Amino acid sequence: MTGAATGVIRIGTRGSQLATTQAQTIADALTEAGHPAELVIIKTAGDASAAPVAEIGVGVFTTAIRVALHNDEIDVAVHSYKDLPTAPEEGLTIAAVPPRADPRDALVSRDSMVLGELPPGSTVGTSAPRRAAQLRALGLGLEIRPLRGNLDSRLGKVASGELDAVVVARAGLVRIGRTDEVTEAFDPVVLLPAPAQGALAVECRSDDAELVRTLAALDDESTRVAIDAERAVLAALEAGCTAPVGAIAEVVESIDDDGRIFAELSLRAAVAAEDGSDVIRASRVGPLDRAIQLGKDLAAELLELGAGALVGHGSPP
Ligand SMILES: NCc1[nH]cc(CCC(=O)O)c1CC(=O)O
Repeated sequence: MTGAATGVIRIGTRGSQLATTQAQTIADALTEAGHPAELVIIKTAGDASAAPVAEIGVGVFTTAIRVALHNDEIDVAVHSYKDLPTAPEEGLTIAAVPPRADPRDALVSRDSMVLGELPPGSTVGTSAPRRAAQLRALGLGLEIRPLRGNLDSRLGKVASGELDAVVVARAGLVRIGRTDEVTEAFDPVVLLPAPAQGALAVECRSDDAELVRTLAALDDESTRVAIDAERAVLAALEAGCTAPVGAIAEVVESIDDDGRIFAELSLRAAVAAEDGSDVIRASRVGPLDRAIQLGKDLAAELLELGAGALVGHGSPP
C-alpha cells in the first residue's frame, strides 16, 4: 500500500507553510499510530501563478496532487477541503475528515482596528469573491483590493502599509502560529465562511483498502456531516470554490417533545451579489444522517429566493 520498498506512507502536499503544517499533523498522527509517514512536496498551478484563483480556475491547488496520487507517486493527499471541487474524483476516496479548526474568517488590520473602526475608504485586501461581496454588502465604504499569494505575503501588505487590512481564514493563521495577529474573528452572521473552511480532506486511492481503513481512524463524524451539508449547498447551486457562496453547519443539541436531548445539524448559507447590492440568506435544521439532503433543500430555497442570478445562472424565467 505504501512507498514501495520502505513501507513509509508518502503524504503529498503543497509546499506552502500552511499546507506542510497541515500535512505534518496527519503524518504525525499516522506515525504515532504505528504507521510511519513522510511528506512529499508537490507544486500546483495555484503555487505557480499569482493570478486571481477566479481566473485560473477550480482545482488549481489540488489537481497536481491528485495526479500524483493516481500515478502512485504518493499514497495520501492532504488538501484544504475548501479548495476541492465539489465533483467526486473517480478512483479516489476521502478516507478521513479530521476535526475542524475554527471555520471563521478573520480581519488583520493596522493599529488593531476592528472592522467597524476602519474609516470609509480604507483598503481591505481579499480575492475571494465571497468575502468581497459580503464586505461590500455591509455598506461601510471600504475599498476592496485584490490579494493573492501565501499567508505570509498577505499579512505583509498590512505590516508594510500597502493595505489597511486583509481578510483571511482564521484557521490558516492558527496553523502557522500567527493567531495573535488576528484583529477580529467574524461572526458568521456578519461574514459567512466558505463551505468546508478550516477543514482538511485526507484522500487516498479507493482500491487501497488497507490504507482507507488506517486513515478512517483520523475521521471526525461531526466535522464530516457538517462539511457534507455545506458542500451540498455549493454543489446544488452549481457554484465552485470561487463563487460568492458562504455556508456553515454545526452539530447542535436539540430537545424533543419528551424533553430528550438529541443532536441535529444546523445549516446556514448565503449567496451575495459581487457588487454587494444583494445578499440572500437562508437556514434550516435537520437530522445528522440527512446532511446532504439538508444542503440540497437549503440550496433549493436559496434558488427560489433568486440566488441563481447571483451565482451566474442568469435570471429565472
Ligand atoms: N484558498 C486558499 C486557502 N485554502 C485554505 C485556506 C485556509 C485554511 C482553511 O480554510 O482550511 C486558504 C487561505 C485563506 O482562505 O485565507
